[in-house]
Amino acid sequence: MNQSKEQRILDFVLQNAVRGDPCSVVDTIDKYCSQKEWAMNVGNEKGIILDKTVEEVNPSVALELGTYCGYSAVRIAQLLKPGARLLTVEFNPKFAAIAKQMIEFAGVHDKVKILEGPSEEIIPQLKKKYEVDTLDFVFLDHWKDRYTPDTILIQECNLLRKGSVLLADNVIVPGAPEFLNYIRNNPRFQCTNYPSHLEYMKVKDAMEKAVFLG
Ligand SMILES: Nc1ncc2ncn(CCCCCNC(=O)c3cc(-c4ccc(F)cc4)cc(O)c3O)c2n1
Ligand SMILES: [Mg+2]
Repeated sequence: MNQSKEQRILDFVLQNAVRGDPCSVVDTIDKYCSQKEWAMNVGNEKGIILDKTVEEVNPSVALELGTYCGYSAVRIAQLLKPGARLLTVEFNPKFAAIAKQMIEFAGVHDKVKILEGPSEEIIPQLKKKYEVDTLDFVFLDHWKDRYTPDTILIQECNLLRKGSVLLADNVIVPGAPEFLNYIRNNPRFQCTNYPSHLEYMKVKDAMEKAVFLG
């Protein structure tokens, strides 16, 4: 049966990256997706913005919505301090299986837990089932029309604390106009826009950071 693009990306990593070296996994995915097949990883330009935000926050508990092949999960996990953890949500079982292998190959599996299912189901389970008190960092990279309802749901589930940081990918392309409107007009968030480019393309994109003020 013919392979999926995501399986081809994983195979390229397994054959060309260094096992246990997260940087080599990230660089190898970027090499494949810039030279052979475009894929919706956050990429290196926006990835640097992600890295800087994670380093600034230095989260003990981080949540990612939209795992895909695990590219940003590997980027985030390699920056986490000992004992810190990343929970990453993916509802497509095929993508979750690819990401699991990608994360294990990179050697960051002891810091990452993949939660399979839709964000709207998983978020309300975080406190009781996944023993989360509050989230220090949230990376939104899933359905763009879920950014707003899930940000509201995260607040309703009392998962944010003063200083929690949300970082949203793709606020220009594909775009999340409703989210930008919601978050920038919400007095409980302090927002910053980071202009960048769509992964592996010259197209303009941006990330939006929102700090919860409590
Ligand atoms: N509710 C829920 N819960 C959990 C979930 N897990 C996965 N999903 C579904 C997420 C489906 C993928 C989301 N990501 C994107 O759509 C995306 C697209 C582009 C892009 C595409 C074509 C272009 F021409 C230009 C840009 C670029 C990006 O960087 C993107 O991140 C979930 N949903
Ligand atoms: Mg994205």
